[in-house]
Amino acid sequence: MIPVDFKERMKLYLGEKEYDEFISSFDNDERYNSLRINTLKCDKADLKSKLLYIEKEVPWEANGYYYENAQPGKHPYHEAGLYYVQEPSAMAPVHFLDPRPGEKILDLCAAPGGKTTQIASYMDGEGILVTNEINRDRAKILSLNVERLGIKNALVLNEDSAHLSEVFEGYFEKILVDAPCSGEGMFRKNDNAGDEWSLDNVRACAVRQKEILSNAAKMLLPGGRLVYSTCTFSADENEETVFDFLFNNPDFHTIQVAKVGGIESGRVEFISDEFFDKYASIDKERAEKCRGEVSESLRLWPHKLKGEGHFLCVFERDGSLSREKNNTYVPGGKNIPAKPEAVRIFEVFVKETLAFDKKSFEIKRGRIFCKLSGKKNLNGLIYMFGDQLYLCPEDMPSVNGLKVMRGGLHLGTVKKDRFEPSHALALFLTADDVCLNKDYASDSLEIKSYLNGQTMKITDDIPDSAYGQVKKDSKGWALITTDGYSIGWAKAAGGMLKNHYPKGLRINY
Ligand SMILES: C[S@@+](CC[C@H](N)C(=O)[O-])C[C@H]1O[C@@H](n2cnc3c(N)ncnc32)[C@H](O)[C@@H]1O
Repeated sequence: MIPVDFKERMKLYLGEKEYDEFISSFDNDERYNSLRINTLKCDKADLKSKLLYIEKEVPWEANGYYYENAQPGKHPYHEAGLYYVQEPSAMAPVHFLDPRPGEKILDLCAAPGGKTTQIASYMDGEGILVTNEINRDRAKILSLNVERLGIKNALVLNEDSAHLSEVFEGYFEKILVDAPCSGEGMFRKNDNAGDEWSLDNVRACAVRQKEILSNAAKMLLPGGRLVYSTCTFSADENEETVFDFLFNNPDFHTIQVAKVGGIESGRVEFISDEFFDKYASIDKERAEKCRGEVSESLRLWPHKLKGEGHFLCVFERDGSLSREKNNTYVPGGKNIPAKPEAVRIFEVFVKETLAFDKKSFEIKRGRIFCKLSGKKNLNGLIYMFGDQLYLCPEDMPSVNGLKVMRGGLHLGTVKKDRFEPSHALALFLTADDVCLNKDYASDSLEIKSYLNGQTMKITDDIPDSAYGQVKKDSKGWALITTDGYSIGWAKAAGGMLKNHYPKGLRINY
């Protein structure tokens, strides 16, 4: 049910004519499904040729595609992390954040991880992505999505923004605040989304958004970019929040960006007189200036483009980015390398299991330099958390004192004198990066059995492919792939593949 108060407010905002267009978009049956191809795990053209159901590109996301009559979430490619099913307008904020390899980026309100995984694909494994979620259960989902999509350079945290702003003051070049909001943009997609809506909640969200934004501002470097977004329509949480932020942070300004695919300007006229007068009574000139800048914010309307609706604003902090300073400063210090015994056990695993450039390989004082035979590398610092080994960029902030869900690429577990690789490592690697590999076609019964946790027999009648290398007498860790894309581990011995697909992820097809 769409709340009556919501409808009345929207009529006041939009006027009769546009309101009719807006509200009719709630009645029509057209719902927009889209997915985003994960370029960390596959070649876009190659995967596109296999996803016969995908249609037009999402105008503001080069890797986003609309689809109909398909259930991509229920296909082995989903478990292999080849794409993320994401609502089309939700892909817009990252387009305007413009993430690049090598940057230090914060995604402050990140679960379940649509935008984090989008940012990561543009960073291409280079730089540091701190991704945070305040709610622990949701942070776990975020962490699983980071794992599924084969991301190696993310520090996944479960913190509140106030604590983060103390630790990471002036550290990031880019920050995304995809704020918790009243979710009016979900009303079309989900019939029950309106049940918890109230005007009081809209106002409470606006208060929380201002607090989160103010904490985010402290963490941005001068010259850095901050994108604020919501999936709601109320001006309280959008234009007025942007206005308040500009008024209270005079060292920030909005920037003009190209409006693609039917994206429109924010609606300055939605700012109520009562709201404006409160600020004008403090400083009229500044209030006028802020109101002018709000027009640079952006709206995605469900009656104007193919998406459920979003709001966003791109801010910059005055000044210019000083990369040198940023490169040397590591909040909380650096992580401590793992003990030599643990590193040695991992080294044995690498040499037995992975395919890499032996000439340039080096592992010394907890640092590894390992150019894999595919396009990726395992370069960085190896550190230990309990009995778990992780690989992180050399300058990833220390995990000490933070509630960490995942600190870089989880390599696996050190068990006495042997190493057990993690699921995250399997999803990061490609078939080219390992000595032993078994491929199952994505439409085969075998891949279903594997994802269901069953032990696999190595027989000649298992459909083989160019990637299949496991033989009856093979021994050791084998990367399981589906149509050539990594999906998990198995251990070969005695003509069998012992299943190491994680118990919690197993699927009963
Ligand atoms: C709109 S959702 C984020 C969606 C996510 N960016 C994505 O693309 O998948 C907002 C998230 O902010 C979280 N949140 C709520 N209060 C927060 C706070 N004070 N600090 C950080 N995150 C918060 C919510 O739990 C929720 O998961």
